[in-house]
Amino acid sequence: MERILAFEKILIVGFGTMTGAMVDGWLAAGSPASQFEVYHPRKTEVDHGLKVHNHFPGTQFDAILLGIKPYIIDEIAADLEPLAGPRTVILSVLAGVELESLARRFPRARGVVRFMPNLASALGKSPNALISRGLDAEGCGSVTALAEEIGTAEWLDDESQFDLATALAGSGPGFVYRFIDALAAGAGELGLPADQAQRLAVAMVEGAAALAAASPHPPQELARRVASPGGMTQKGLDVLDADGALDTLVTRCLRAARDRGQEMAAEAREKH
Ligand SMILES: NC(=O)C1=CN([C@@H]2O[C@H](COP(=O)(O)OP(=O)(O)OC[C@H]3O[C@@H](n4cnc5c(N)ncnc54)[C@H](O)[C@@H]3O)[C@@H](O)[C@H]2O)C=CC1
Ligand SMILES: O=C(O)[C@@H]1CCC=N1
Repeated sequence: MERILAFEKILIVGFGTMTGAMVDGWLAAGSPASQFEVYHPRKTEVDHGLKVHNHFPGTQFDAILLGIKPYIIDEIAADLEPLAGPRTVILSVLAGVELESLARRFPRARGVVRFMPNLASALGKSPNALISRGLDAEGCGSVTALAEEIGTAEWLDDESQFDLATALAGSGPGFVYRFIDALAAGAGELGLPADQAQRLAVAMVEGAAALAAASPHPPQELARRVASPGGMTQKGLDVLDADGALDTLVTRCLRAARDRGQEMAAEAREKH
């Protein structure tokens, strides 16, 4: 059966680490490479042999996916605007660039969407935070379908929560990788060979996350099941829990990331 595409033609402006992972995921889910074209002022070739434009093309696209660094949005916005007419949805993965900032730069677009994925898009396992302005129900349905091809779609009700959702789900892999590193480094320091400690730590987190995702029990209950009374795990948990050490640290980490998003939002607001 022919595959129905959520958006038939998507122009990617800023084809880098993040949007590259999204395209890996979409292609793995069965989207044709011809669905995606890339604008870059200098590059002539990109991964998967996607068509590259060195100038903004004259044709209209169903969606434009913005994947540049947030601080260069105004290097491209004015020249890109003529492509963002009433049939084109703006999808932005830019951290800390609000709907208002997008709508002001692309006022004629069919709608603007903040689409916050993470690098697990490549494996179809990205939790995607979404929020839109001005987009009709059919358009929102298409965005949901696009998100679900690379993971899950989580529409937020209130944009004031978006930076926090970004800290949790977009930045989150970075925090988890630090935790894996800390586990491996700690085990290395206590006596395991470094490479073996890293292999064990990565495989353990992969299995533990898969189990948490598949289990009907919440993580707290799963932790309880691992910790035999009077056993080893409880001794370790006692260290993490003493004075709320882990909770305090993680809340501070999320707050710092969220607050940076708010600063970036103010920068994008002021520029335009
Ligand atoms: N890396 C991540 O895990 C995540 C990143 N994001 C967002 O993704 C965006 C991009 O981040 P990364 O992919 O990490 O950065 P990146 O540096 O890998 O990608 C940016 C791309 O933009 C291209 N570029 C630069 N100037 C350009 C121009 N004038 N026109 C077209 N393309 C241009 C660069 O060649 C590069 O390939 C950021 O806005 C970030 O907030 C969002 C969620 C997660
Ligand atoms: O670090 C950043 O600003 C982006 C947002 C989420 C992941 N990377």
